Amino acid sequence: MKPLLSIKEGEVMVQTDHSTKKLLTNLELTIYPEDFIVVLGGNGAGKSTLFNVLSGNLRLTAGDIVYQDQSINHLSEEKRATFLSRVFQDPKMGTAPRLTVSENLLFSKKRGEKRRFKRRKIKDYQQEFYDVTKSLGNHLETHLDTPAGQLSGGQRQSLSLLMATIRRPDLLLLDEHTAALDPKTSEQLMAITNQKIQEDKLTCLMITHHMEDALKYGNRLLVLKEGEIVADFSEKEKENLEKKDLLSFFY
Ligand SMILES: Nc1ncnc2c1ncn2[C@@H]1O[C@H](COP(=O)(O)OP(=O)(O)OP(=O)(O)O)[C@@H](O)[C@H]1O
Repeated sequence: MKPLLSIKEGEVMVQTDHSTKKLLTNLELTIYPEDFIVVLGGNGAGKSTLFNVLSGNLRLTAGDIVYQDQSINHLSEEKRATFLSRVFQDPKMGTAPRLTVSENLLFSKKRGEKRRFKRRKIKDYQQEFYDVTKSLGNHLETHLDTPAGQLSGGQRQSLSLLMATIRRPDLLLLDEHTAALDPKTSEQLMAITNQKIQEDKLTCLMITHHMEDALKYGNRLLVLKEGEIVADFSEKEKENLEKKDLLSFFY
């Protein structure tokens, strides 16, 4: 199968006050269409840095990043946002608090639309927004006119997920998107997320500290340690993994 995106001999060095620091090193990663890759690693292992490199927030200082056969290392974050979207840990990051659920969805729907086309209004999307929120199963469809700032954390994160996927991205990055939620809500959002990924056949990388989720979800599992990918388990290898195998990477 043809890769969607790959990082070759990637390295990220930053200049600190007195020295240079390697944040990522020997980075070799090939992502195939419809991969759902769980990313594990201790605090400071480089997981968010990897997402920053993919999203264009941070440039590789050596190596290359190739998307659909073209180098994109020089491509701005804004340009990459046309094919890539990211959901953060903080429910406040992905949504505008004063805009209603429908207005937030409309904003994401129209992002990247060509201005020469007649712009459609919320009422044109009413049924679509109702259907897409109802499909989540957490009653978000009853809050279409509610400002996002008034939603519960779980509903707000599910809205962030919808906003990130409403214009189907080629690559979805989930940066500990359930971490700020209580265990039950986190479990519900994880199930919703998995459903969305399977139904829409999305390609996704997901950072988590939940070992159970890392074992349960995804077809690949990456482990980062001190800025390096130290394991890349395939679906078959993942089936035989247990929690204790994963914990051993943290000690
Ligand atoms: N722009 C930067 N300049 C200097 N150091 C940085 C920069 N970005 C990240 N770091 C450092 O790089 C290391 C990796 O950080 P990163 O946020 O990627 O870790 P992480 O695996 O996501 O950790 P966590 O699980 O705690 O979120 C940390 O030591 C961090 O302080």
